[in-house]
Amino acid sequence: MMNIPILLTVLIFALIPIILTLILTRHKKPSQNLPPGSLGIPYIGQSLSLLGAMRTNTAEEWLQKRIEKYGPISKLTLFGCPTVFITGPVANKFLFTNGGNKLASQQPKSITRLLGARNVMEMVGEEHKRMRSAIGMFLRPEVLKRYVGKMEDEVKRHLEMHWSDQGQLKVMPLMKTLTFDIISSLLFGLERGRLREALVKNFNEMMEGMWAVPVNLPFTRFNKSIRASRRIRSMLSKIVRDKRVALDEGRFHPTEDLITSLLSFGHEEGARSLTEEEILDNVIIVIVAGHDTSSILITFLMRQLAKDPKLYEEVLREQEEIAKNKVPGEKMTWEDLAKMKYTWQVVMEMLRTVPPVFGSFRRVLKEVEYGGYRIPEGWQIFWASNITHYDEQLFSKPRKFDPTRFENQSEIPPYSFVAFGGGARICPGFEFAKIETLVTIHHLVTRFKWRLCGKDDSFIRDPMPSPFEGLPIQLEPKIVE
Ligand code: HEM
Repeated sequence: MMNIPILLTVLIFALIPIILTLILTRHKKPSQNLPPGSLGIPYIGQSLSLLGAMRTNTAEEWLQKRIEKYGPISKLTLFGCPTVFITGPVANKFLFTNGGNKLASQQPKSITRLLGARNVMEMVGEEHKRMRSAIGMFLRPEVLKRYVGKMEDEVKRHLEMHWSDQGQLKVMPLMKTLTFDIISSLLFGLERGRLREALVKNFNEMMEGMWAVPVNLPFTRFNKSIRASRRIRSMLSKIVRDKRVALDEGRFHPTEDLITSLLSFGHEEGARSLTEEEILDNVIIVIVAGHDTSSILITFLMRQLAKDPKLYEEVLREQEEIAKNKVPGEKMTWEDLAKMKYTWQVVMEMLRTVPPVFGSFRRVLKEVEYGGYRIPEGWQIFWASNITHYDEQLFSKPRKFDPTRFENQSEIPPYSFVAFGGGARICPGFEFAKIETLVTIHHLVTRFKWRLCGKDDSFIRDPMPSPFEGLPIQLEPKIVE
């Protein structure tokens, strides 16, 4: 019989290769075929550094440095999750068309808590398709074209109330009010009054805590947001109930507004009707996704038009031509918008140079492969529109503001202009945003001139672009003959 020390020695020698193999494969497997780059400190990784760059408006440079160091695919850790950053048209195509059941939209859990778990961004596959067709019922051009005049009424009323008698004003907060009012009037049939004001107040309160540290204790910003979200839900729930009754009694048409459209969904499409939770969550996501983005776009257009008098003159010339052909009081139409070709090119160039949505995340539901690397299940993928928009292979002299590059849109390579995303999750509010932007610019340039009067005309990302002090301007109303 072997004595104990010899037995132990034999055992250790026998176990060494097994232990070594285990250690090596444990360390090797996760990094096998993973993209280059470092994950940094677990959970935190590079989040603070990227957020810092956003706040100093140097996020493009931050990402460019990564690309120079690691190439167009690299791994890092952002907001608690191992992440792969990918960029360029091929990457965009992969991300936008690979949705199916492999990639899902990725919202931080705290945001889902505020916006609801049944909103379209949380859905994948068939569920996502169903919800997109429900939302698209109202947001399609055939329906929206009937509402150009209604949007114009909101714009005119807003300018009358908040702009006409002002010398100096801050553009950004006013634009937020305007786009909120347009959305509530068009999508929810909510006219001016106490209910709309209460909703705006609660929405602002909810949005303030959306990017706050998600600690739900009394008096934290996040807790205030949660309470505001509950109040919004209870107000919207009453609106939905009233509209259901009006629909049943035949007082409303299914395409009266977004809510009646969502309530009617399923009857003719042969799909399952939407639950009340689904209606509420999607009404909320549409307001959140739709009002900040458009207000930022119009604010930055005003900034650009103030900085470039020639651009302003050209836009004005086109808009005056349209105004000239109208009798006083005649409303704008879909056909008028189709004539605003140059103005639309300016809008597209604005979206290319300062896209309101810097980028976003996808959650990997099933391991995927991209560019020869594997991206494991549970990781996230980060894409950034800015980097593609400033690629000189795609847009020559990318720093130059040049609307003529959108003269012939078919010349722009696919997946290069991605301000509205792409594929199955492409922004469903594109036409809506187009109408409200063109109508607003029409009334702004034909009624006013303005100049920037802030100390600093640059901006930060918060995470959306936000000009210093809300973009103060000196307004000069024109004499209307
Ligand atoms: C200038 C204005 C706008 C810009 C730049 C913009 C941009 C975007 C982008 C980039 C996405 C895709 C995000 C991703 O793939 O992760 C998106 C999605 C979305 N947008 Fe917009 N948007 C704008 C206006 C609107 C408006 C006016 C509405 C509603 C009326 C709206 C509703 C939505 C919704 C519901 C989604 C989620 C779609 C889905 O997940 O299937 N957006 N938007």
